[in-house]
Amino acid sequence: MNKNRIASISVSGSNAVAGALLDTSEQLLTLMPDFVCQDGLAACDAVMQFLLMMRPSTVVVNARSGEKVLKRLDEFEDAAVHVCPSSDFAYKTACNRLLSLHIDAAVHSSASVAFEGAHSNHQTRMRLYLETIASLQNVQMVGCAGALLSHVSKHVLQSGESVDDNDCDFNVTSIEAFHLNSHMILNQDCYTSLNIFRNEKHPNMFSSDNKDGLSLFGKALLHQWFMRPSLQISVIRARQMAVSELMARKNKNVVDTLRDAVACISNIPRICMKLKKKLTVQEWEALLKCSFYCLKIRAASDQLTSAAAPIFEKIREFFDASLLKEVGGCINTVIDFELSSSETAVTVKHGVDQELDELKRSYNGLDDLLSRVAQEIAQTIPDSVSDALNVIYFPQLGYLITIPLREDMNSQESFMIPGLDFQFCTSKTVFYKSAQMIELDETLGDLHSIITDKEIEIVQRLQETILMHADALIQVSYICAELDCLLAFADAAEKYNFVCPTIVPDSYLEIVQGRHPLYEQCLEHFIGNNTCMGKGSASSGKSVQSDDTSSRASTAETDDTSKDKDLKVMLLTGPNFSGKSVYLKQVGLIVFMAHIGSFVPAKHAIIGITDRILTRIQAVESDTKIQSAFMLDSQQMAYALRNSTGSSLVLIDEYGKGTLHSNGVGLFCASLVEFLRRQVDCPNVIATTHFQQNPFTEIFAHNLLPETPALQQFKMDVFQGTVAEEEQLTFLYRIVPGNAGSSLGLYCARLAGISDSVLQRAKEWTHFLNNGSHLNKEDESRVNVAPQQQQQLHPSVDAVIKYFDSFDCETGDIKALWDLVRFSEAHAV
Ligand SMILES: Nc1ncnc2c1ncn2[C@@H]1O[C@H](COP(=O)(O)OP(=O)(O)OP(=O)(O)O)[C@@H](O)[C@H]1O
Repeated sequence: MNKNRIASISVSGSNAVAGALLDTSEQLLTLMPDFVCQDGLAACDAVMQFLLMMRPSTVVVNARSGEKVLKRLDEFEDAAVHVCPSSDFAYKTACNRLLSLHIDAAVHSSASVAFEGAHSNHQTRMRLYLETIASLQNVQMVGCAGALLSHVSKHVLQSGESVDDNDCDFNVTSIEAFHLNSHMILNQDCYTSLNIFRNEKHPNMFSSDNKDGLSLFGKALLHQWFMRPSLQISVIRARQMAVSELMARKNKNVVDTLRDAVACISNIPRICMKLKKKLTVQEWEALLKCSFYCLKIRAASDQLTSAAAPIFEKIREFFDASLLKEVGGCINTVIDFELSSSETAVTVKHGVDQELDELKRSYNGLDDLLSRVAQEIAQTIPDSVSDALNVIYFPQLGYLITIPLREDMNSQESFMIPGLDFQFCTSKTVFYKSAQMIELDETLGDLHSIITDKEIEIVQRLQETILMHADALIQVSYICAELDCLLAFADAAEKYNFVCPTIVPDSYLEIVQGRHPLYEQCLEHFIGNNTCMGKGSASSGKSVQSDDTSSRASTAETDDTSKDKDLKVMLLTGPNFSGKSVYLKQVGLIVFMAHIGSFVPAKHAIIGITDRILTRIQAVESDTKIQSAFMLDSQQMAYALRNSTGSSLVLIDEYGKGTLHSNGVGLFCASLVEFLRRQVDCPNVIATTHFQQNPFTEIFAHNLLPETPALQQFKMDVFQGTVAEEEQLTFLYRIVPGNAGSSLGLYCARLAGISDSVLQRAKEWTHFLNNGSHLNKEDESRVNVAPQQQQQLHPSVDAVIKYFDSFDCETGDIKALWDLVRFSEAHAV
């Protein structure tokens, strides 16, 4: 979480949510207009989603937001939560606070310019400006903004704390609107289980450990894109166009130049915020580099004459060459970077100011001058004190004559030297003034301070000049950050052979030869798989074709099933280790990647706009969440059931295990039926399970799931054979219609290193449990147990009779007797 970000939220009634966020380092206020939760999205889920996307370090919440929300926030570990009285959110005061902000853009906005001439005061201009961003009729939103501004000024500024690392004053220079329903909703569990973020700051989708290649600022924007996948086709399309153009072979040289240039651009908005104060040498250097490299970007983009992506249009429009040259020229003329780095302070170049040059010349010759003066004075005083005489300068005290303290200097008279006025003495030195010293004070004064003041004045003038262009520089650097992200997408697409997905408005998914972007990097051969589901699959008339020769046998079957209309729930079975989870995650990742504007790992993909990805994949372990794994699984499932819509994607990996088998089966099937029951509002669901493999609880045998084209069974294909009487399995990692007969758990356990003796015994018991009958001779002969244990396992007829004979009905262990009866029955003893 970013410590410079403070959010405020308010929930009214049961489902109206609004919020605001202040980023003090970017001086940006984000407003989330009043939002009525629909499609099962609970207010507290919307609040959590807003916080996940905004990543604040402090949250101010309206005390009237309802118990559920407050409780949820109470458990929120990532930010400090302040519950504030609803009076802090009062509309009128909040509105006044908002209208009192001084935003430059408000003064120059076309709305206020149009209003010019009439009675235009600051508040009127702000009102007009705000109306173009988010209507002030959003009562809750305005309340949130007011409470937020009041909190920041009260708690942060009054405590004397700096609100950010950069020592910037609390200020707002721009305002933007944020609409929750313009972005795909993914909760933290989903980000974790799909491995989108390994940790908070590490987008590891494109690289397992190499985080860089992106500028710092670009990285921040990429993080934002990852946190806010778009639901707007135009936004996604614009990014895709740019990626295509950046990948074009003919543009390679230009793209290399662009890549090198954006990597040299720092966080310019942060530096521009400091222009009213004082910049360090490094910050001046960053501004100079920005102007230089932006000129290079502009020149390189001009060579991409056919590039039509909006990013290149923006570069052509906003990278004003004359402005960039002026900025770079001013900085380069005034600041002496070489001297500045050795002096640790900003130093002005020679030739900028004549007076300063003169002062510096005098200052540089000062040592010589003072030693000459010292020699002259030495000739006018007794030899006994003239030897070690010196002249030095003390700030505030001016020029002074010094002589070392002698042992015989023990009375007032002993300090007296003709022609010199005693001033003070330290343990080693005695200080005097003389007429020459006073003359030096008057003619030279404090040269160093005069030079410093002069330099500060010149640099200040430079800052003011650059400040006039700050808005343009900030805009240019935002475009650079965007270009940086798009270059990263293009790099990944080229390196990993991703394709551009077609984005369509309906909830349709067609992925041909989809791959998992991370697994395919770790495995020598990754087998691609197809997905075809959702509304529109039948109408599009497209069948999923697989080019992979190894899966040709299954292609015909896959084609058949993909032609089935309106597949919404895909039930996937398969042995352990056959690739079910990888498939599930790969579909989730491909859909996610498509929504951030990235290309996707597949041969071809059509991705419908997906409003939410909801996962029940793995219990996300947390040291602080004291809940059972099954409880966490169920919470994820409940969230998916509650929040999914007809345009959502739900990924369920083995829900129901970890509790009583029959309960698990019941819960799993009932959840799928609940999705199906919604008909047109049924989300696209992919669910993996082992359940139907047990004949006692077989889902389909008991008609637990309805027969409908909306639900179909698929399995992970496995080649089963025997080599030298040993069962041999080959995982083919491809999806085919049907359902897997067995989990082949024992085989997988053997692969995992479980010993033969344990496996043999497990096999016997599995057989016993599945059939409810005695073991056959062949199985028995394979049981590799010690004779003594075998005796316990298979008691002889004699032993059974003896036990019954000697059983004492009053004191005997009835349960042990009952077990023996059942066991004898099963083994026909
Ligand atoms: N498409 C694929 N191509 C190649 N190898 C794959 C593919 N999918 C999975 N694998 C390999 O199989 C391993 C197991 O995959 P996965 O975890 O998805 O199996 P699973 O069926 O979910 O197992 P379980 O049921 O035991 O959880 C992966 O770690 C990977 O090495």
